[in-house]
Amino acid sequence: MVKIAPSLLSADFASLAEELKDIERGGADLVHLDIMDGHFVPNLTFGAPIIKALRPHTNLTFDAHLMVYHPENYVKPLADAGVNMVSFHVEAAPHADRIVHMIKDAGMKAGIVLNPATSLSTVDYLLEIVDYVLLMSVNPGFGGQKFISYTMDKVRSLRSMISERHLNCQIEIDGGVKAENAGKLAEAGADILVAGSAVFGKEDRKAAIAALR
Ligand SMILES: O=C(CO)[C@H](O)[C@H](O)COP(=O)(O)O
Ligand SMILES: [Fe+2]
Repeated sequence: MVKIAPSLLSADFASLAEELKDIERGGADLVHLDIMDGHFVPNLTFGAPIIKALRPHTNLTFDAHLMVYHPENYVKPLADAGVNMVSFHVEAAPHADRIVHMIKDAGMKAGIVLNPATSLSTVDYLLEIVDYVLLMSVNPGFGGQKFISYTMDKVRSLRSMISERHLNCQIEIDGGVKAENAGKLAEAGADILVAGSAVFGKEDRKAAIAALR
């Protein structure tokens, strides 16, 4: 069963608790939280204090996507804020193995993220230890961008790598996911579909989530 993870990046930042309740009622499986530091990506969003304040307002799984340098500094604050899954960019982390273990030791699921043009070979060894790989299908930093078409093949290739080695690693895809490409992405092997503008950009979030599903 493919999971739908609306990204809070496209929500109304003045009403985040209400927006969370709306997607929970609408049938979302997780909520995707884009944490940007204004350095790794040219944009700035929110961090652990805001996430902690939102935690009592929903039972949804909190899926944090770190677009930051020094992701290791964010692990404990995010665990304390009630985050369930944390992923960080391989491009931002020379000591990725250590950070994966830090995340797991803090009681969360650990994921590694690849920019669209980053080769799958960079996570070859990490596949043995991560719970999921997040493939970016847009260049990170902003919502509402167009899906980069070659990442469809990347999902397929990663699915083969995982199956051949009988690993238990999920694939999450993020950026430009719409009802029009969701089916193809699931067929290619994605387990979790992140969708920001395709959910929060619509008046009726329940219908938007149903269309993706
Ligand atoms: O990580 C992200 C951007 O860096 C977001 O999760 C992603 O862009 C979601 O937005 P949309 O579905 O509108 O493309
Ligand atoms: Fe994201």
